[in-house]
Amino acid sequence: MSTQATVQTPGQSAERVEQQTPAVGQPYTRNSEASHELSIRVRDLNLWYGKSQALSNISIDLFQKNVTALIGPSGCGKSTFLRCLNRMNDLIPSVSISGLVEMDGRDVNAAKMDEVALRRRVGMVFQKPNPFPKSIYENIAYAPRMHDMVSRKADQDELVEKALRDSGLWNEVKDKLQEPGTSLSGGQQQRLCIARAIAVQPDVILMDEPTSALDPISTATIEDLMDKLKEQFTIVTVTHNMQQAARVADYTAFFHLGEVIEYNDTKVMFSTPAQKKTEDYISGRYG
Ligand SMILES: Nc1ncnc2c1ncn2[C@@H]1O[C@H](COP(=O)(O)OP(=O)(O)OP(=O)(O)O)[C@@H](O)[C@H]1O
Repeated sequence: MSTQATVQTPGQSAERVEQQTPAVGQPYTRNSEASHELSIRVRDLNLWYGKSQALSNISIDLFQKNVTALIGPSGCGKSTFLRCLNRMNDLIPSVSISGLVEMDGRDVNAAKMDEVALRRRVGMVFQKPNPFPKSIYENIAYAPRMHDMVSRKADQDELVEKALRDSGLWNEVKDKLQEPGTSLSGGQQQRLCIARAIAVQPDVILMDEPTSALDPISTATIEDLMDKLKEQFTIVTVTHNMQQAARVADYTAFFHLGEVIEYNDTKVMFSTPAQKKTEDYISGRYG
């Protein structure tokens, strides 16, 4: 068997992807007319928690200014993979990693990579909204100040307003910026966390089941927001909700037992999945 990485790269349209759908184990080739630029390049990525392997030989390209959804049954490695993109797994002592995660041509796991700078460029929003125990204003202003992005109060005010406007929260909070972030509703808190993530002007926002703790209306608001934010940011999101993946994601990667089984244009994956395992999963035969 070949030891070369199988690079999975989705096409751009149903017709093209159908034509290009390769045999199992063969790489997807990218539509040459595609306008999307590469954001993150992953090659032969393996991850172990102690002796237990959680990710196996993952080689995919993630594209700028798109939403990519990671789907798959519980425990298949979606969150682990997401955390590889900004080195959050470094915080877990038992973790060892091999392979390459490259952003703009730079190896994110290189010893000289500044993790703080990396996490500024690759922000993260978690399942449960986790505002700082500070005011709404400070939740946004803190990180840009720490990164020396703003010093003058007027610039800080402007940045806070922009982040809150871009996260669709400004009108709801503009008269109570000094109130605690935790005084907001769950859906508002999650938008505050998104505002906090975008305030440092990242390139990529990682979202780990960002709506699973929210009611349907707040979920719809966040999904609309993701659609707007992808004009400015690359979004990679984990979701258990297949309808959500179908609604928000341009591309979807289906994980199973630590491997990427299929990575495709979302519409293609949900209409004509290339792999039987994908079909079984999205049709609810297991999960
Ligand atoms: N901190 C950890 N230490 C040891 N094993 C872990 C740790 N985190 C995850 N794992 C294991 O790695 C595998 C992948 O877990 P991961 O959380 O990435 O899956 P997931 O697809 O995101 O699951 P879910 O959808 O349930 O959140 C699982 O077997 C899990 O038990």
